[in-house]
Amino acid sequence: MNKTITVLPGDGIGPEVIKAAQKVLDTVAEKFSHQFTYQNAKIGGVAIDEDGTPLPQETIDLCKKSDGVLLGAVGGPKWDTLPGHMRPERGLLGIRKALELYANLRPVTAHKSLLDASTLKREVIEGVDLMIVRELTGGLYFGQPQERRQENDGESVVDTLYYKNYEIERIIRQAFELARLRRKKVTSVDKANVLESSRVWREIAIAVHADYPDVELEHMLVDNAAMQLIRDPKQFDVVVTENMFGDILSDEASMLTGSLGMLPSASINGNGPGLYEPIHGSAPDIAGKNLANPLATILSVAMLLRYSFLMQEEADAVETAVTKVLEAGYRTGDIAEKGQPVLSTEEMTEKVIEHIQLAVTN
Ligand SMILES: NC(=O)c1ccc[n+]([C@@H]2O[C@H](COP(=O)([O-])OP(=O)(O)OC[C@H]3O[C@@H](n4cnc5c(N)ncnc54)[C@H](O)[C@@H]3O)[C@@H](O)[C@H]2O)c1
Ligand SMILES: CC(C)[C@H](C(=O)O)[C@@H](O)C(=O)O
Ligand SMILES: [Mg+2]
Repeated sequence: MNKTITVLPGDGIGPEVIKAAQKVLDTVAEKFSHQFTYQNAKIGGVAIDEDGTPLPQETIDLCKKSDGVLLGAVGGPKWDTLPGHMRPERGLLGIRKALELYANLRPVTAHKSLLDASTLKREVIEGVDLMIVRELTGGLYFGQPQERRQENDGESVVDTLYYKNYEIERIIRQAFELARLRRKKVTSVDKANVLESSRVWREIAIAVHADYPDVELEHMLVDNAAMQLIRDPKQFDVVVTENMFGDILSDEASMLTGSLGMLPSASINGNGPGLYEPIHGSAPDIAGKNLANPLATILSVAMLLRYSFLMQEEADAVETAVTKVLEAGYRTGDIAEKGQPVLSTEEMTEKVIEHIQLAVTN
């Protein structure tokens, strides 16, 4: 099959993990006789530096004209003092909005061979397999007004948690659809004891549940959910939640897998190109050193193959290669235990590629 992929390396470790992901895609193309055409575009800090904006129109146009988008990460200290609308992160929010990617899927899988890489007890994380469904184009991130104000009695500031009811309904529906393919349980996470938006979220969850009687629905307050994720993560199957709650809970959940560098994501809406990216950021502390764990981005490639290209066998090959590499004891610094040799980003990528090649040849 011929597919066009828009590649947005971004900043910091973004270009390093994207290089790894593209090598994996090249291997998949070769082994399964596909043709992947890449079109590179700018986003984030690099786009600010070169074009004066975190999201050039050309980038949006290229993304819209492709079959899938692969993104590294944006941001870094160089741009931290810019005003909000000029920051690299605005480019990321902008492309999610421009492509209407309201459903952000963040699978959290505890690999058997990484159980001791986590600071949590083995018996707590063994078998963890949950899916965070984060609403991605609304809520606190996008509600207006969002501004600093000069008022009679002093300065003030406002962010707004705003949803149209249909935006809540479609993300909850997405969660139920996914749960049907999994263990048939949805945990809807909100702050209904305080927020009006959460009370409506809960009402809509209950109403949508009527269409999915085969799926269990439970409601959980977000502070409790944060605690339960660490206390007993195996109670969760699909977790659906507001944009910012999902952002925070997914970084927390990454610790069940051993590292932030292990969590991939897919941002989709059922139409048009999806966007695939690791959940981590540009990691300025390790950028440019060939130290970053590329597996979150490589696993995002597997999600691209599975969700946007419907290439199940190819996606399985990538995921299996990652599992085998971990089983064989290969580690980047973030997942290495004491005494284990540490591989560079490039060496880890080569190991994954070797395993894909072996599996497909055999
Ligand atoms: N999707 C994105 O583009 C995205 C996501 C989160 C943060 N950011 C941006 O990234 C910048 C840095 O943010 P931060 O430091 O809070 O978060 P971060 O995710 O960049 O890093 C947090 C910690 O995790 C480590 N880490 C992250 N990814 C890793 C990997 N693949 N391998 C090994 N270690 C890894 C980092 O070294 C750091 O210690 C900020 O500008 C932020 O806005 C971007
Ligand atoms: C960089 C930032 C805007 C982004 C978010 O909050 O969505 C990141 O933290 C993520 O999780 O993808
Ligand atoms: Mg985040």
